[in-house]
Amino acid sequence: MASATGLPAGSDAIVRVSGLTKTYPGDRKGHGGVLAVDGVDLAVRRGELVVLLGPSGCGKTTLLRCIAGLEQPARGEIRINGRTVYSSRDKVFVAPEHRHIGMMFQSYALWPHMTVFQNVAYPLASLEGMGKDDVRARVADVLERLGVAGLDHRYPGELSGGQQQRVALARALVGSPSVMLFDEPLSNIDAKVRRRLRRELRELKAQADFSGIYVTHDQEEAMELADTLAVMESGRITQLASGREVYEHPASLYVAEFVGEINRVQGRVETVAGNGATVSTPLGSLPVAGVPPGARPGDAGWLTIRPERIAVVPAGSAPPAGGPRFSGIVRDAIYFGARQELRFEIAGIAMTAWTAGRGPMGAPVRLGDAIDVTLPTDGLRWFPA
Ligand SMILES: Nc1ncnc2c1ncn2[C@@H]1O[C@H](COP(=O)(O)OP(=O)(O)OP(=O)(O)O)[C@@H](O)[C@H]1O
Repeated sequence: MASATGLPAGSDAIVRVSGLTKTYPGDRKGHGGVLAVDGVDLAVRRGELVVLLGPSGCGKTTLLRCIAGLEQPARGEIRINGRTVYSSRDKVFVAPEHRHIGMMFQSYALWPHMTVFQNVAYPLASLEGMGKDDVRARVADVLERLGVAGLDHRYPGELSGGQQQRVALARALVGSPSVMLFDEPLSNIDAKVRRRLRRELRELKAQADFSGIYVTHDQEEAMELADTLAVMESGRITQLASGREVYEHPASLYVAEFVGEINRVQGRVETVAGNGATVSTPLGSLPVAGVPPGARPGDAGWLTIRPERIAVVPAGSAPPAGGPRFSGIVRDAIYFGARQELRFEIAGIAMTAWTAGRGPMGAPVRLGDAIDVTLPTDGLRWFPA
């Protein structure tokens, strides 16, 4: 939740951010100032990649730039590898080049007038006591690891988009930084290359064992790379947990809607027992497996279910048990190969289900087909409005 770093104080964190706040000034009259990061606490363990995920404008880049030392926060503290690099209380601000971090930012493109070798060797210039042969060996090693060996003498303009990204990653990794910071590093390349680079990055992380923070608004990318997901909303971290936990137990309606897709129906809590409840909805009174702590009878909110949790069979077949059943009508069916998206109505309410491309609904579905729908109780959640 908002104030939890996920780690007890004093435990082994390579990055620890406490109470970090960053505001951007407004116009000359002081109007329109923006609270971009709002009292964030975050800890990154050694070997952990934390992915900051959230919609445009929620403060991901600003938080990352504060950790990098590219922005001056208003308040709080940042420690990297046990050293305080920013503290508002103690008036500490360590310059970016002395934070021992590797950065791969969209805005930090390769220098076009330098060769691949010169670009990648550049961060080593600030490391003391490195001879020319050492530099050459380090650069060759990292280029080899990233599959771009042999391109040393080319200029960035002579590389493909994917090769440029690999070289940028090589430049970020060459100094063996204790922490890597990534800001949407793969967003400018085509989807296929992006998927490949993502997989490579995951493998590289396992080998090189770096720790870091990765900013994206791409959910799939977040799920693939994150050891821990930090979902951001309006300058705050609203949930910090594994991708599975965030998907299966979202902390709020905002998180449920942002990570994955949901169907939602308005509903008012009738009774609460433990984590479960009954909720009155236009579909009738439904049993629900998950309600947030503190929910009370009479509370208004939303009943939600993920599309893949809805069980759909042709009308007249035996519908699966496990929850209330409804008769529905297919309004659209889109075949994606591995899965099929069915848009249907039950009791006049539009919903979407994902069924396997093959299976009970694998045969071609026609608009207007009658279906039987089960909403499994353990897939139903209620969130306050
Ligand atoms: N230099 C700036 N001056 C004023 N406001 C800024 C500046 N940079 C960012 N902001 C504002 O701060 C808020 C957070 O912006 P930030 O770029 O951190 O969001 P983000 O989550 O990274 O978004 P995106 O995914 O679009 O990059 C936004 O409201 C943005 O308009």
